[in-house]
Amino acid sequence: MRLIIEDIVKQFEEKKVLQGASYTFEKGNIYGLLGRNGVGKTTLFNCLSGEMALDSGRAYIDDNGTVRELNHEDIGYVYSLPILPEFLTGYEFVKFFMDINKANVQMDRSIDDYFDMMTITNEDRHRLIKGYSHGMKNKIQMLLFLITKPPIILLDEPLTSFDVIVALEMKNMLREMKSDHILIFSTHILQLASDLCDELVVLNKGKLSSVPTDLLKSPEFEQSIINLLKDEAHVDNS
Ligand SMILES: Nc1ncnc2c1ncn2[C@@H]1O[C@H](COP(=O)(O)OP(=O)(O)OP(=O)(O)O)[C@@H](O)[C@H]1O
Repeated sequence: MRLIIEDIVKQFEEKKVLQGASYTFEKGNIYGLLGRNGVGKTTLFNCLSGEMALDSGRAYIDDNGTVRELNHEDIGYVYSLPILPEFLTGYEFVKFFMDINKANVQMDRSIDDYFDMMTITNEDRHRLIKGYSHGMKNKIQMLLFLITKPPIILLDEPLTSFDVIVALEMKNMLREMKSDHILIFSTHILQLASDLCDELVVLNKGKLSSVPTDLLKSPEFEQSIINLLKDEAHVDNS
C-alpha cells in the first residue's frame, strides 16, 4: 500500500503554506517529517486527515494497483495536544470507543489487554483523564489506533512529552506496528528521527523532499540536516 500526495496547495489568505507538496509514502516504513517552525507540518497533517480542505492537489491510496481517494477513516491522527473527554476515566473512554467501533473492528483483545500494551497501570486506567499527564494522554490516543488499526498514522510531535522509559516503549511499539501501517511523525528532535525513521522527509518552502538514506546513520547527519533546512535551494529538487 502506498499513500501518494500530489501537488498539495494550501494557503491561509495571503500566507502560502503548502505550495505543491508531493510525496509517496509506503507501508512498512516510519517517516520522519522535519521542517522549521511554522513551515506547515501540522497543516499537512490537517489536510491529510480531512480536518482542513485542500486548495488544490490530491491525496490517494494505491493498494496493490487499486487506486482510491484517501478518506478520514484511513487516518489515525495523534495530536501534539491531545483532545480527550476529561470527565471520563481512561478505562471508561476506551470502553466507549470500543463500543462505538465494534461493528467495524475486530475485537480480538480486551480493554485491559490494550492498557497492558500501553503499560498504563491498573490504578491509572481507572482515574479521570483530567488528571493525566500530557504523555499519558498521548498514550491513550495511540491506544485507540491499536484498536481501529487505521492504515496511516500521523503523529504530530508525539514523543516529545514522554519520559525516557515511555519514549523507548513507544519507539518499540511504533517499530512493531510499522509492518502494517504507514507511520509519519513530525519532530524537531533529530536524534529521534535518525533513531526511529526509515526515511526522512523535509518540508521546506511548501514542498517535500527526501533526505538521502545514507545520511541517516552518518556522523554528519545533524549538520547536514541543519544545512538542508537553511538551504533554500534544495526544495527545487523535490
Ligand atoms: N487555521 C489557520 N489559519 C491561519 N493561519 C494558519 C492556520 N493554521 C496554520 N496557519 C499558519 O500556517 C503556517 C504553518 O503552520 P503549522 O502549524 O502547519 O506549522 P508547523 O510546521 O507545524 O510548525 P511548528 O513546528 O512550529 O509546530 C504558520 O504560519 C501558521 O501561522
